[in-house]
Amino acid sequence: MGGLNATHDPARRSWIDSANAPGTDFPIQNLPWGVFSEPGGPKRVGVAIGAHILDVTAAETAGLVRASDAPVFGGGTLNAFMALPQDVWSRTRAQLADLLDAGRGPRDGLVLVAQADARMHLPVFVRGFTDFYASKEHASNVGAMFRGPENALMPNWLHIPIGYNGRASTVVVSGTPIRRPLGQLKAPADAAPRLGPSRKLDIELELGAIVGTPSAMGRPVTTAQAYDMIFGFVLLNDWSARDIQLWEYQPLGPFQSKAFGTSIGPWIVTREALEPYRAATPERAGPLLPYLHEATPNNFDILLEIDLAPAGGAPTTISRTNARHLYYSAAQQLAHHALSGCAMETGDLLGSGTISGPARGSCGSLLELTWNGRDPLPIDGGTRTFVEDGDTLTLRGWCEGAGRIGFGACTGTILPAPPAPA
Ligand SMILES: O=C(O)/C=C/C(=O)CC(=O)CC(=O)O
Ligand SMILES: [Ca+2]
Ligand SMILES: [Mg+2]
Repeated sequence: MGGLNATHDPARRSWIDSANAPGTDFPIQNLPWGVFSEPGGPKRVGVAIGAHILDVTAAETAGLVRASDAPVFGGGTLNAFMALPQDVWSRTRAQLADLLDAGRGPRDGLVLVAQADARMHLPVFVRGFTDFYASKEHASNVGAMFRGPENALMPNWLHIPIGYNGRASTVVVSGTPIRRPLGQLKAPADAAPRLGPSRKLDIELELGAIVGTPSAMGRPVTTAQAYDMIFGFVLLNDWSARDIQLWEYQPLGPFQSKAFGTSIGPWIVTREALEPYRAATPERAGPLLPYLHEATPNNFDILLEIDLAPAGGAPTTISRTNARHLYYSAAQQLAHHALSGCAMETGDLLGSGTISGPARGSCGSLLELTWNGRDPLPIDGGTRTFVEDGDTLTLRGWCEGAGRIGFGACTGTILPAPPAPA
């Protein structure tokens, strides 16, 4: 796979009018994958098209789409499909584009559901979750705040795509409320830690790469192979409790501060749909070891935004940034992940790391946007340093060029902390 084909043709239109509306996230060139249900009904696999979802599970049953000899869209997740070779992903995408092409029209067995009537579910069974730290601006900002300006960037950072193993168990789909975490809190001046709800609850704007093709234990992969293993990308919010993090993170890294919830968008935008928007990683500050070299631009030009809305209030856009700022591409992260012989599985989720650009308004966390609470942000009816109970955070992402390829929205509302265990 790779290169442009008929599914990318910017002039192509669909017989579904809302897919041709300017500004839609879901034109016929996108066709992102998700899992949805209607009230009382089972989970089905679908692709977004304009304001609708094409029911791919029904299309497979009706014989309109065929990915494999055996059905793969009946299990309520995309894992079985993602485990098929990448030329099958591509061929199936082409079949769907043909069904939705303006030259066609409704037919028996083709089921469309209005997105407004559907409930979205996790699109994949998340096998493992690894979170990286790939924005140089973010790593420098956090380093300056946590360890002082003289230690802004750790010496390994320019050589290794730094990451940690996160929790798959608490990866949830957009719209799922998140409970404020309890944790051990100890500010540097405090004599002893205490137990309490986090008071510095933060967000992290990231992209999640979803592994389709697995790699075997003991078998490293090249960056080119790693690129081909990626099925697609989702928006990802790595909710983070900064006060818990500051006390717990040395020497093994974040643990409870990032284990209580990670929100992902409902739509997996395929790597193939993003092909016209490939972008180079930023200029290297120093040489990388050869296993991290890339012969092709493996970043993507994706515009990203964060909105914050207080309970009952209007949203304010608090950040605008771009995924092309990432110093390490998802392919480099995946190649590094497999280097030791770590097996990568279908359904593994790799967070890019917080995406921050060079300007304050292009940072991907409140920690940076408010400089650890020093500079509150104006929002509807007040100001914010960190996230308050009842706040709703929404991430958005899209590519702009001859057309538009969007990710939809990734939202989450914060609920009050649970009572402390006695
Ligand atoms: O520098 C540190 O001590 C920790 C940084 C993080 O917050 C880890 C993380 O989630 C990485 C990221 O999203 O970029
Ligand atoms: Ca993170
Ligand atoms: Mg998290």
